[in-house]
Amino acid sequence: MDINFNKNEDFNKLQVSDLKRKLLKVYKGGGEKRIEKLHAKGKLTARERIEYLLDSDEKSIEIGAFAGHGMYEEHGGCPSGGVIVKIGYIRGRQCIVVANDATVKAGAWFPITGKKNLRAQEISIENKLPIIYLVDSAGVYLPMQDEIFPDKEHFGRIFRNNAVMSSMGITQISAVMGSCVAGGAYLPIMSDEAIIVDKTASIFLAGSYLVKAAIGESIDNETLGGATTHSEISGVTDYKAKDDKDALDKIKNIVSKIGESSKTGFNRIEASIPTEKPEEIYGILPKLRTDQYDMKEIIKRLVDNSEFEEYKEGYGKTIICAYARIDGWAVGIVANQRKVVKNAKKEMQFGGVIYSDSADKATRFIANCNQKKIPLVFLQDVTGFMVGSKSEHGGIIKDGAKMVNAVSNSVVPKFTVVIGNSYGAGNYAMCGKAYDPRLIFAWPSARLAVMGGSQAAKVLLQIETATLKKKGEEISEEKEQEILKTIEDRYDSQTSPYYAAARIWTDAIIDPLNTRTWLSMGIEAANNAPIKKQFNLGVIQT
Ligand SMILES: CC(C)=CC(=O)SCCNC(=O)CCNC(=O)[C@H](O)C(C)(C)COP(=O)(O)OP(=O)(O)OC[C@H]1O[C@@H](n2cnc3c(N)ncnc32)[C@H](O)[C@@H]1OP(=O)(O)O
Repeated sequence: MDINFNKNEDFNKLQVSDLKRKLLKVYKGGGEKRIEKLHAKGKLTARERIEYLLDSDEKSIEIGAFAGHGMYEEHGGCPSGGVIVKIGYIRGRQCIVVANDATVKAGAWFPITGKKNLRAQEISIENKLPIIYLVDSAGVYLPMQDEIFPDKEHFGRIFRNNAVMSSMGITQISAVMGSCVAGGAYLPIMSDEAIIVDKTASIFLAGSYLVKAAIGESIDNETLGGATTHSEISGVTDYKAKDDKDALDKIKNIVSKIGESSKTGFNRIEASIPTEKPEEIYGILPKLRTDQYDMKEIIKRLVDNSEFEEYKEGYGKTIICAYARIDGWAVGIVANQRKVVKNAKKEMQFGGVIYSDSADKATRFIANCNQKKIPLVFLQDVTGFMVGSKSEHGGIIKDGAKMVNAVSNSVVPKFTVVIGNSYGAGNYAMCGKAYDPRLIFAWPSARLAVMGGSQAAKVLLQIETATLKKKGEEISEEKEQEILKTIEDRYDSQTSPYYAAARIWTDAIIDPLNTRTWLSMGIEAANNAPIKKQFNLGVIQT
């Protein structure tokens, strides 16, 4: 056992407690007062609605709980991006649920709300998962309309997706569960079927104030677009529910009758738990991101029976490639080894760094997994590709490019777990967000940035010093320290996993002990969407 095991364990457990504390705060959404206001109207909160809808809230995973974390403070904040997204089961059917949080500015859409809704639709599209929208939204958050209204990744894209998803045969069901105005009004009606709750829900393109201002008509919101109006006069909605629970029961009934779709056919056998204790991950994972550890010890605590078959074990050792099972599913693991290793020439290779041989091995392994229809799991703790003349002359760029090519063109689903560092092009080659992982989630120990804080500070300082030199000026020692500190501090706050999760660069920050559940549910989702494309690497440098 590592001499630091106990210290690491204490530290990592504290990190997980801090995560849970932060989550409890996030779960309060816009705060107790607003929750009470909803309850007084006879409405449930977004989280209560989801809890009632899912067979078991415990068997669910939440996407983007930290979306908007620490952002828009000048507007009062936007916990969970004002919309709750969970993957779970309704009457045994895996679905994705999207529920506006009316306690956050009446469910109005901030820019991050748009990004999160698009991510939820992307997950639904990629996995052919039925999607349920519990709509309670005031439409665009008007003070920030320029950042959410017209662009391709903005609000309009949601309705375009509603239409495209429908044509793809993906089930979309909506319940109108509050005041749904303008942008909030299109989405439910572009779904296959829409339920509306009597008295507490309404839906219209423009509310009574705007109608009065625009055309001088005086009308109350209920007559303009309440449940009776839309169920009996306009025909806009399909079912009238007496309250929130009745609406959610109606969704359960609809979902229970959806027919089976064809499966991808990923290999699965009966699951076994790891024989090495998963809790020991806390003691194995070092406190400092610069410290070494053996990633194989982590893998043993994630896979069934703690068994894995290593591919090219003796070659390209800074990346571990292995076949294993997670909750019975066959997977191909690509993981950064975080301890120093030696190559065949007995040369030392740094842990967490991608060398030509490791990139070459990973490329071939990824191709194998594609050939055999085996989902890929990336375990990231990567500081980047090896630099320096030896590496450059050895062609690291072309070997790295080969790996990036294989990751990009993979047709099997990819899942990324950010365990530790996720720096530079290492983030890309190890299937960062830009490489379409079906799910990407981080442990509290994750750090994501183009490079580490102290490295970035040193590089920027050299650039600044060179610029001043060209002008015939010199930088004082004091100024130098000041610049270094400012840059390091900024980078340190930006590399935090919470900064990344706030911007949906990752889907979640999770307790490492939940990793198997996330991967298993992710593969189960992916098993719904048969692979239609051929694996083709295009032009690749050998
Ligand atoms: C995409 C397209 C094509 C267009 C659009 O979406 S344009 C957006 C149009 N939306 C509206 O005009 C809705 C305006 N809001 C309302 O009419 C009402 O807020 C309501 C009927 C939706 C809900 O009323 P409720 O009494 O339940 O809640 P409020 O107290 O009115 O609001 C709570 C809180 O949210 C702020 N709020 C509400 N809507 C918006 C919005 N669209 N943009 C920015 N802020 C909004 C409201 O000011 C209040 O804030 P405070 O708690 O800070 O006072």
